[in-house]
Amino acid sequence: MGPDAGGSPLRKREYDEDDVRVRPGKGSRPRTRRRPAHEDAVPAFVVAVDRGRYTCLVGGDITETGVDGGRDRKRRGEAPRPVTAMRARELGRKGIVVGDLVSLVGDTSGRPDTLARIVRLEPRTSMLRRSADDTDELERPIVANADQLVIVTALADPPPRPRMIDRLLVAAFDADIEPLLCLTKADLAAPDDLVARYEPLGVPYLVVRKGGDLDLVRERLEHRLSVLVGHSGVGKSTLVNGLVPDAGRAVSHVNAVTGRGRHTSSSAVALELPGGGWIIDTPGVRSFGLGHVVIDNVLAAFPALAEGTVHCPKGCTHRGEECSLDAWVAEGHADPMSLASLRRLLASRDGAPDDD
Ligand SMILES: Nc1nc2c(ncn2[C@@H]2O[C@H](COP(=O)(O)OP(=O)(O)OP(=O)(O)O)[C@@H](O)[C@H]2O)c(=O)[nH]1
Ligand SMILES: [Zn+2]
Repeated sequence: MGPDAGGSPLRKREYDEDDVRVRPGKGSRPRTRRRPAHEDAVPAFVVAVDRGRYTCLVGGDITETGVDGGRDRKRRGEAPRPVTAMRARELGRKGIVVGDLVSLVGDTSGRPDTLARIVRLEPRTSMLRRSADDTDELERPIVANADQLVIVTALADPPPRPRMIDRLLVAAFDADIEPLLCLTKADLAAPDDLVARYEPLGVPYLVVRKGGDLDLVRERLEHRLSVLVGHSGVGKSTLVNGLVPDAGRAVSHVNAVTGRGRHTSSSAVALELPGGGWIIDTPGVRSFGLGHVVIDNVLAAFPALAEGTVHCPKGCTHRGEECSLDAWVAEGHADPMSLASLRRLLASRDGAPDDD
């Protein structure tokens, strides 16, 4: 834990561990080619990634004023321009994902058939990751800099998959991203069971239906960078289209640049909300491996319980006999329901990653 963690049990982690370092020349050997300083590099926001091509938005926006920059820009009547870029060699093997803030050099005009170069990756505030499966510790970054994970679940048709929701919550807590349950198709079933399941965890939720009022959703999304996940058929496209009236156009624009159609797209796409803020629409998730998850990170999201783990044996899974959390709860320091819920979340890592 870093010295900046203060009194908060919520661990602030470093996400730029593999940041680009300009290596000094070996020994005293003079370097034959000096790398330009890239003082003229322009900041950009990565909105789509496809086969080595990055669609970046350039122009007085998110890169200057954060996720809420859109409003200022709109007030000034400026539109950001999409620029296609490739990564510069100096970035090394570092992955760049949707949501990343980068710096571009070269042709940043955004004119057809031009290609800029990404020379810098800004430090990230968060990274949503998954692994291929629960035994695989190799994590795949999905989206950078998100501060909210919107778990879109239909109340019926298709029926909710609580274990998948649990797993997504674990991923959110691990990444220090706030979860939001968005329960769709409220015209088909009541949300009571799901709400009862997630209330002890303090997970906020919203209930929506097609054609219904989306104001509460907008309120939760405004001025933030939210990732939307949900499996096929839950009504995520319906929701996105309701929130971003020209979503179809924005996505097809991105796909015109990357050369992919909407339904073949296997990558996430960032869309700006009319009221400020961004949503990142991800393709339907079928599985969400949690092999990379650090239990302590998940626990950190529950301060009352995290505090009680000081008496746990080293490497405690917090699920066995030796765990001190039972005593902690018995002493009244935390709510038994939240401990049971936390244990259920931790247990969701057992079994196949695509189970219900
Ligand atoms: N009854 C009901 N049907 C809905 C609601 N929202 C969406 N649907 C329907 O559910 C189906 C799936 O909706 P989509 O928005 O395409 O779902 P999706 O999650 O984007 O699914 P994919 O396109 O497969 O990724 C469509 O037939 C929608 O019309 C709702 O609130 N109530
Ligand atoms: Zn324990």
